[in-house]
Amino acid sequence: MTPAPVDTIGVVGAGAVGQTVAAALMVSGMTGRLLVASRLLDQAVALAADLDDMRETAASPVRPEACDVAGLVDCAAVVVAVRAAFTNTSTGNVRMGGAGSNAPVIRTLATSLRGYVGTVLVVTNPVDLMTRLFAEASGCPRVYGIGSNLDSARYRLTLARLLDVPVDAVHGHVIGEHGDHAVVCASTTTVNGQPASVPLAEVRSELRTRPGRINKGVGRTRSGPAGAVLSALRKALALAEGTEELTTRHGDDWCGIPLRFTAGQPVACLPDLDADEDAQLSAATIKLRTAYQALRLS
Ligand SMILES: NC(=O)c1ccc[n+]([C@@H]2O[C@H](COP(=O)([O-])OP(=O)(O)OC[C@H]3O[C@@H](n4cnc5c(N)ncnc54)[C@H](O)[C@@H]3O)[C@@H](O)[C@H]2O)c1
Repeated sequence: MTPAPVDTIGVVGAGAVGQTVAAALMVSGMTGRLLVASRLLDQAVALAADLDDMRETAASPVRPEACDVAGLVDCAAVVVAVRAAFTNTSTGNVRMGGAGSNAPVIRTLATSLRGYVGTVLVVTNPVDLMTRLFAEASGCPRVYGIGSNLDSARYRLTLARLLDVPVDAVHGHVIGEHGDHAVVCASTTTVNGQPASVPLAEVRSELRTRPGRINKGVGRTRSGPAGAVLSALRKALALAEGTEELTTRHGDDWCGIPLRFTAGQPVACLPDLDADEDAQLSAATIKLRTAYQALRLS
């Protein structure tokens, strides 16, 4: 049997997203070993047992194991998909509703993983804030947030449907906040290599309402985020080259920016923005900076 390209990948959080990421990794052929950790060791043990069943039923070569967070230090990458127990009553800025509850969990995890040199992909919302918090509290050098790449995938799907073209004909990015201040880079979007006429109101409406519809129908968004995690892992672990819109440091701020990965190394490649998009990106970064400063003082 050909060895997997990556020795070990870790997932923290055994909930909807963590389970889906783990199941996708089991069949991806990307890693030889999959470590799972969660709030309680029992949860991680249960998930590892379920994944072990999948190993047998799907003839997967991946070996799942439960561990505590300290056991993740030798992983090539760690996916952080934790969520504190809280009731989100926000109707606008929904993802921001988790900031106060999730921040202490992220701080604790980051402290436990200080000195870790692999790739960390943060999924926990509000992801732009939680990614920055994890990076600054841990000092880890390669911390990225998942969200703008999922928004960009949803944008391409939506535009393809609205313009009645194949999705792979559409190229365009969503950057800024993974949230209400997402910036649709319409001015540089192309269809079949030609500038596209983007019905922005419809696109924005779909990006705003789609996660809520998924949540309402199946409880939690999980498959889309899991796909976005796997796509980012492939680029960050040098298994594929290409661009992912990820939360990263951008000047003095952190927000979703396209990163071009070559041999696992990212280079920011912000598209040209028109005046409106530039103003929207500034508004997004100011919003995130203000919210982050408030979080740090809390
Ligand atoms: N960035 C994105 O694109 C995106 C998409 C979907 C969901 N999310 C976010 O991902 C997070 C996880 O979502 P979910 O639906 O899987 O939540 P969930 O409630 O189903 O699962 C959360 C898991 O985290 C675990 N956990 C809680 N505290 C922990 C701790 N201290 N240490 C380790 N594990 C801990 C829980 O036990 C649970 O297994 C949420 O913040 C959600 O908003 C982000």
